[in-house]
Amino acid sequence: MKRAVVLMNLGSPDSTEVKDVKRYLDEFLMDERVIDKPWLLRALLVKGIIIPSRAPKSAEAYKSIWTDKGSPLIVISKDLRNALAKEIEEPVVIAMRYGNPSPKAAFDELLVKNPDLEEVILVPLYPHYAMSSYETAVEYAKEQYKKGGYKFRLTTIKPYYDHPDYINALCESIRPYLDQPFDQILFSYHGVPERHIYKGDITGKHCLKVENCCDTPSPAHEYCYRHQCWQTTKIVTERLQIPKEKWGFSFQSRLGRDPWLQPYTAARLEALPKEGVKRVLVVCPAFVSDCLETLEEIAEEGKETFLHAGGESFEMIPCLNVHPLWVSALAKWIKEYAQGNKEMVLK
Ligand SMILES: C=CC1=C(C)c2cc3[nH]c(cc4nc(cc5[nH]c(cc1n2)c(C)c5CCC(=O)O)C(CCC(=O)O)=C4C)c(C)c3C=C
Ligand SMILES: [Fe+2]
Ligand SMILES: [Fe+2]
Repeated sequence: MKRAVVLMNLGSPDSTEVKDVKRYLDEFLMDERVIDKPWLLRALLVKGIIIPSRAPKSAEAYKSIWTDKGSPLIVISKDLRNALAKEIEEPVVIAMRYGNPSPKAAFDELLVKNPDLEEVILVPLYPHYAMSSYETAVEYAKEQYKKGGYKFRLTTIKPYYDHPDYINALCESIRPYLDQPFDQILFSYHGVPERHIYKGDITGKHCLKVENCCDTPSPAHEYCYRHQCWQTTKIVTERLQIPKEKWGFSFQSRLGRDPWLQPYTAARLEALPKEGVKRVLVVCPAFVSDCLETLEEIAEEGKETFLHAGGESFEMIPCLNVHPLWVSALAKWIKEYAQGNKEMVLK
């Protein structure tokens, strides 16, 4: 069977110019799975309030991390494509949920060289399920697939937040940093509004309603971002034998005034030195590629917050990026699927 792989990430603006950042933020924040308000209210909020005030600040933030080759998230996604292409027989391309290249552009690029393509395996570069990340990426790819009337089959890799191969890569990417003296390793995940968690609860009565909801078995967990982040943290800390008092769990990147998942990373980085944590390591497992939210929000702003509050040393552990174990995990999933193992794909 003639197959190909699409690695799908979030996307970045085309440049750091305010007009490009505005266009990107407009596409991003007008997504009803990101800002889940009725269209008119969302448009008023996004176009009238958020974009005019945020775009110039975001453009400055992007400038501080931009590389000669472009946005780190795009550059790393391309590097990952190249590394994976060396490990598997199938052609590999990238696609982005917002900005370029779109899934349609990725499908068309594949068809130019592979007109007899029979199946595309979509790999969302998000380990955890969230309406505003994994779900919107997959639904958008499916929408473009249907609109395009493509003849090949589209198959999607499941969230892999607890998959042994992903966990192994994540653990080995963290392990070398644990050799140095540290007081705490903070697992900081991109936040989401609490409302998104309630919405995604298929039981309607579990998430954020039952005490210790994320440790209490429930069918809701298949779609619960908080549970999945918690599981990644628990499995990794157990495997790396990090004692309970030496790790923390928090959520970053809050936007707006609604309550988001807590504790907030910025608040923790501010409080930690007063709690005696002077040397901190931060790891951001919700992202597999370094991006604005890791390189600017954590490594620049977060570091400043922590040191200003009395912290002495701050180190951010890079995302998996093109870690050889991450590349080999992806390659293994594709090879196993081609051999008939359907475990890694959505039904
Ligand atoms: C309501 C707002 C947002 C939700 C919900 C949200 C969820 C979410 N986002 C990611 C991953 C990334 N987000 C990134 C940037 C970013 N995120 C938001 C808003 C929400 N995200 C904004 C407005 C931005 C743009 C930059 C800014 O102005 O702050 C990025 C980085 C992109 C880059 O180019 O580097 C990533 C990656 C996840 C995984 C997630 C839900 C779990
Ligand atoms: Fe985001
Ligand atoms: Fe939960």
